[in-house]
Parts: sequence; C-alpha cells; structure tokens
Amino acid sequence: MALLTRITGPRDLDRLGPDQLDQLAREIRTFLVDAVSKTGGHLGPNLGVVELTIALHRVFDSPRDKVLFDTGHQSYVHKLLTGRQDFSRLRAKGGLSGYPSRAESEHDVIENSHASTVLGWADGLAKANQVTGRKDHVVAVIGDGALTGGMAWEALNNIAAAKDRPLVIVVNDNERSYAPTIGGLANHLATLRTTDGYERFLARSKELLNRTPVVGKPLYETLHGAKKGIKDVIAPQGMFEDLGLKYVGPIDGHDIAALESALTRAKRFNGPVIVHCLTEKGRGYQPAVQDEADRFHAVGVIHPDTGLPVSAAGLDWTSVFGEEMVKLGHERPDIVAITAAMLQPVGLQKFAETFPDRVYDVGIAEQHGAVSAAGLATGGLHPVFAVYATFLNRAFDQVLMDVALHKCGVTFVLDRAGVTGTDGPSHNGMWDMSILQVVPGLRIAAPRDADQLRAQLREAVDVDDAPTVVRFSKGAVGPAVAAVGTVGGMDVLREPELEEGERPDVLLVSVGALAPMCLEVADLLDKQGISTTVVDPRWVKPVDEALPPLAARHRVVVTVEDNIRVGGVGSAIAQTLRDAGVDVPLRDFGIPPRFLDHASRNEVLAEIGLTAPDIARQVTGLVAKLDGRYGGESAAEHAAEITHD
Ligand SMILES: Cc1ncc(C[n+]2csc(CCOP(=O)(O)OP(=O)(O)O)c2C)c(N)n1
Ligand SMILES: CC(=O)[C@@H](O)[C@H](O)COP(=O)(O)O
Ligand SMILES: [Mg+2]
Repeated sequence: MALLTRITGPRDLDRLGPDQLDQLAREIRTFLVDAVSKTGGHLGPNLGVVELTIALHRVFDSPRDKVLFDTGHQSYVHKLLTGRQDFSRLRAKGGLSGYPSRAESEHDVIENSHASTVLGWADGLAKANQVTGRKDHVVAVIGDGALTGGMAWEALNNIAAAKDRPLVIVVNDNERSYAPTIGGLANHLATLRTTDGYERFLARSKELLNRTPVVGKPLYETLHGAKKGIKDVIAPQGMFEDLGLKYVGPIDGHDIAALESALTRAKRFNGPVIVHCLTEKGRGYQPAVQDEADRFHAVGVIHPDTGLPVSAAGLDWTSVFGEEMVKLGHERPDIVAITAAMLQPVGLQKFAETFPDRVYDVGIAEQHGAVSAAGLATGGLHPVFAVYATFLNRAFDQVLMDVALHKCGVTFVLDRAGVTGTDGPSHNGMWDMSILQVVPGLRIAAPRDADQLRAQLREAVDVDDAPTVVRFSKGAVGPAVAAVGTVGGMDVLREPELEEGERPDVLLVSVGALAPMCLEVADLLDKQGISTTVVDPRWVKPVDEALPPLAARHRVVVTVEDNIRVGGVGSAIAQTLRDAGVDVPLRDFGIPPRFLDHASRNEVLAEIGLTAPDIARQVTGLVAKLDGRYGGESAAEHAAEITHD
C-alpha cells in the first residue's frame, strides 16, 4: 500500500504519473477485498469504480467542487481518497458509515442510501452556483440501475432545460443493479455501449443527417468521430439528445487517462453534459466477477480468497417468505410478484425460477411498482410487491391514492422492517407502521415467527378488496412462539396466574418479532409481583375489536413495537381505547423520532431502550406509581433493582 497510505486527500493524486495511478488502483482493489471481506459491505459496486473515482478527484477539486454519489454504496474509494482509510469498523458502531457522511468529511454531501436522488441534488446545487455566481463544479455519479428510478428523469427533465447551467452527470454503467438492469433505458444504454450498436445508430443517423441541410454532414462527422473510440467528443446522443443533453461516451470506465480526458472536456462544457462510463461490477476480484446473482453487490463477512461466507446463515425471514410464495404460486394462478430491482434480496428468486412469467422487476421504481400493482389487481390478479420497508416510503401516495382508494387487493411484503442497524439511518424500516396507519382500508400484519409469517401471508393474499401489508425484520427468524389462547383475532402468548377475582396489572401488546423480548419483560415483571398478560394482535391495523374490553380488565396497557413511536401501533391502540371510553393508562414503547446512527441491531435497540430490562424497569415504575406500592420509596428507585440475568 505504498501509494495509497500516502494519499491523505484528493490533491495528493495530482503528483502521480500514469503508472503510479495504475499501481494506486491495484492497491485500492487489494485494500477493498481485504477490508470488506472482514466487515461485510458493498464490495462489488466499489471494485467497479476505482479508476472512475480516482479520475473524478483528479479532474475536480472536492470539496469546492461537489462530487455526488447516487445511493452512496459505491463511495468507499471516495472515502479512501479523502482521508478515511480505517475500514476496520466499517458500518459498525463508531466506525465509518457505509455511505457518505457529512459528520465524517467535508467531501461528503448526500447521506441517504435511497436511489435515484443524486440528479435532484445536483440540479439544486447547480442552480445555487448560478444564483450565487460561484464557478464551482457539480458532478453527479449515477448508476445505470439508479437511472431506472423516476426521480432521475424528473431531474434530467429540469437539468436539460437549462442549457447554460454547467453540470456533469457521470453514468456509471455496469449493466447491473443487483441483477442485470431491466427496461428500455438499459436497452438504450446497450446500444450506446457496443460499437456496432453505435454503428447502427450512426447508420440511421447518416441517412437522416445527410438529408439535414447545413448542420447534417458536420454533425455526422462529429458522431462518426465519437465512434472511433476517441470518446471525448461532445455530441447529441439518442434519448439524451431528445432531452437536449450533450453526451460524451461511451468511455472505458477503467482507463484513467480516457476518463480524465472525457471529464476534463465535460468540465469545460458550459452546460449539462453526460459522461457515459462503462464499468465492471466486482472488477478485479474473481469471486465477485463470477457471481452471476449480483456480482457481490452486498456481502457479509467472507473468506477473501474464495468469497465464500465465513459463517452459514440460519433460516431467515426472507427465505420463509420466498418458500411460501412458491407454494402459493402453485395454488393460486392469480398471484404474481413484483420487485424493484431486488429479486434475490427480497426472496423472490425461487418464485421467478418457478413462474418466470409471473414476476415483474420494475427497476428501482417503487412508485411505479405500486401503481402497476393497482393495475394488475384491477386486471384480476393478486400482486405481491416485495420491497424493503424503508423503500416503500417513497411510494406512499401510490399506496394511498392508487391502491387503497380503488380498493385494490395488493399485498405489500415489507422485508427489513424495524431496526436494521448497520446500513445506517436511511435503511431502518422504522416508518411503515406509522405512515400506513393513515391509509383507509389498508391492513397491516406483523408476524411474530415463521409459522405466523406463512399463515398471515396467506391471510393477506385472500383479501381482494383492500391493500394488505405483511412486515418482518431483517435476518434470522426467531424461535417459534406458541399461543396459549386467543382473544378476538389476537393470540394470547402468556396469561398470569391470578387469585380468584384478581385484576391483572399489565396488558402487554407485543408486535411482530419482538414477541420473545416481550415474554422476557413479563417474566421480569413477574419477579416484581406484577401480573402480565401478553397478547400478539397479529394484524395491528385495524386494531382488534377485542382489545378495548381486554384492556379494560387490566390496570395498565403497554405496547411494544419495532417502529417509530410517533403514529405507530401504540398510538393507534391509545386512540382506539379513548374512542371506546377505556381510560386505562397506556405506555407505548418503540423507536424515538430521530435518525439512528449505524450500529448492530442489538446495539441500536439497547441505545433506544427497546430491551426487556429497560421496558420492565419503566413498567415497574409505572405500576408502582399507580398504586404507590412501595410506600415512601420512590418507584424509580425500586424499579432500578431489576437486572437482566
Ligand atoms: C429507492 C431504493 N430502492 C432500492 C434500493 C436498493 N439498492 C441499493 S443499490 C441498488 C442497485 C443500484 O444499481 P446501480 O445504480 O446501477 O449501482 P451499482 O450498484 O451498479 O453501482 C439497489 C436496487 C435503494 N438503495 N433505494
Ligand atoms: C445500498 C442498498 O440499498 C442495498 O444494497 C442495501 O444495503 C442492502 O441491504 P441488505 O444488506 O439488508 O440486503
Ligand atoms: Mg449498475
């Protein structure tokens, strides 16, 4: 790492000659494989942008010039070149974030990992430069996958309107999101990628341009010049031409000299310009290059020489869902599946292999996915849209006004619901049970274990006149939690042993995968002489009609959810109790209304007090306060005695 360790900032790159730059690229690849194999992370995407990031930081002057990354998962090289080379705690508590982070560096701008937003940011920053008269540059790196997101085209529409507003758009085209990128855009990029495709394009253009008076012939010569591989020709290009955008490319995204030449031309161009770079996801690391599924898009801890996982993963929620979907697919020919460019991560791979004509990859286009689902349902099918909880946020209006308003039977399966942890604040699935509370008719299921997931998925797809949601956590599915009884549609997980006529103290409403933790709370309360009934509502929206009368038979209600407290399940239950005239005190436990820094799931849960000892301590204090049970001793003091074995 002779060269890499001497790079403390982008300007240190200026003194390197071509051979040294190639050596630096090799050192960076070695570093990435060595470091990320130990911590896990986005290895494939970052191996694909080594030369591109070096060239960007040689041509542009960050942080005065803004170098922006879409999604941000491919910013590890950017971090290495901007003074951050300790990857030992990447995505771990107190370590580097897996995405750009303003707290880490002045070179970082966009922190959220939600795709297709970079061009919007760039548009705004370019406008700000224009209004303030700053001559700084804005360069936005967007992947071919992120380009399939609608927001990217909303931004392009605006960017193309301002012919005199400098802005450099770098398309990092590695032909993949996770899987190969889908759709018409991908096909268009392909024609620009391959020389013969370009020739076909030129052949079509030649005839047209020869008929075009005055400008036709010179323009054809310009285009012809571009074909020869001297890629720094500024020329109008197909779809981008239709938008009025200038196009440079295609450029070999692993040839630093070619990249620098193209980026320099683009930088000088006094308007919006696209630099189309061809890169290879996973480049330089055979296990990644050979990974047909997703080129090691996101890996766990792996053996660096083989790329194989160090530890075998247990049964996870995603697999349980995927297997049940295949069974349902055989039983229900009307069931189809939708993914937003994440077929394998959301567990639909087997469904796609079994029913290739009944699965739709819409690209990174969750809003379109939701509207298309409304169309599919109206057409007599039952779509199951599997998506990470946090990514459904952007499709809220489509769920509300397209799916729910029209009473469409669509099932949204939200993976990575609740605290995910290591992927940082924008990946926690912590908002769904709040924002979806306001959707009339929509029903939400939060299964507590694998059997419940299977059962509730089936219940959901049986609803054909309203949207249904089934949400579950990231990672390994917990132990089976048996019911000891039912009340209304709710499962009773624990009943206290009471004297004749004794009123139980606490009704604990346990939501989803937190059931084992809630049973621990009940055990801790039991040691304090506090009797607790634990129920799992199974369907948290609408609130079960049996809940108010059950609550009325207790002294206090406690709700526990892996969702933001504001407007969550606890709030909905509190409102239902009020409406039913049940004035039993209620305490709702959940995620506080703030962004959660990256750390492990358990570290985050401990930090926000969503653990059995924390909850038991608070509930003990609440019950003690209710009846002054501990005499003069303050309830809080007494509650502090609770410790976790
Ligand atoms: C709104 C949204 N949906 C889904 C994702 C999950 N996701 C992260 S990266 C990625 C693929 C990105 O492909 P591309 O933009 O081509 O970048 P590459 O990884 O190929 O460099 C997806 C689907 C996301 N981050 N944001
Ligand atoms: C960048 C992005 O959004 C995805 O790659 C995400 O990081 C994957 O998360 P999981 O690792 O939980 O599948
Ligand atoms: Mg890509």
